Amino acid sequence: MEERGGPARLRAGAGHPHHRRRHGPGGGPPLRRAAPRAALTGGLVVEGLSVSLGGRAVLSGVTLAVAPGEVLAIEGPSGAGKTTLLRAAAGLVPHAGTVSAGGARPALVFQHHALARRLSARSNVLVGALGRTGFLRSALGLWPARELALAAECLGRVGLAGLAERRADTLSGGQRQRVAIARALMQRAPVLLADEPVASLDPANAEAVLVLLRELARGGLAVVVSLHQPELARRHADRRLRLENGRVVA
Ligand SMILES: Nc1ncnc2c1ncn2[C@@H]1O[C@H](COP(=O)(O)OP(=O)(O)OP(=O)(O)O)[C@@H](O)[C@H]1O
Repeated sequence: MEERGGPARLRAGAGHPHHRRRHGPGGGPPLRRAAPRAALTGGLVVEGLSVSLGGRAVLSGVTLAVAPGEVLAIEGPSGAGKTTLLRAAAGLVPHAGTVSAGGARPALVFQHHALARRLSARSNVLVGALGRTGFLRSALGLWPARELALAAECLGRVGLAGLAERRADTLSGGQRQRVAIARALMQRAPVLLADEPVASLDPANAEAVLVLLRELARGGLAVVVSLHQPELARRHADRRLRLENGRVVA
């Protein structure tokens, strides 16, 4: 089951097996035109993604494509598989099926932002560069100047340029979520996945974070965001996809 999926495939940045496959979303039109476009310019193509956890099928044959510049909302009831879909697409969960993001690993913003509480906003953002700099250099604080500059730029893009030195545990919920988004941007991935990024925010902050995600998409990222609130999805997403029991139903 795992020969076409899983973290190893993504890490290796192997070719794009979806080129070999012919069916489109929901068995619809072929993906042959959409897939190479996404692969070349940084969009996301997921085909036939299936995940089993604890011996149970949690995702079954999920297929979707998101172009650069676009926001796709994933909706569905609790337990539908939204988190699992995003984690699998980010290469964090073993899966069958294919995930292509132009040879890169999509960046994931976790539901509860998963920041290091005692570290500054900037240090948290720099964690996004770990894949490039290695753990030892980062543990010693030996960040290359270009990474420090990029961290400042990412904090600026999420509107937190003035809070770089603030410890994460002194930031508001909305500010923490922005730091988490900046950390994802730091990965320089062409695809941004956000798992319920507004679940713990008040309406005004939720609105602001979704506006930010849309702006980032308009800047060239392909964005996938899972949302519980259909009305937020209607207003902030270009397209919506509904999951139920691990399957795409609409
Ligand atoms: N490690 C695990 N082992 C077994 N089952 C799991 C595991 N993680 C998740 N599941 C199950 O997989 C299903 C999908 O979970 P997932 O968290 O992806 O749903 P979700 O749509 O994100 O839900 P929510 O909206 O409540 O966050 C659920 O039935 C859940 O119980």
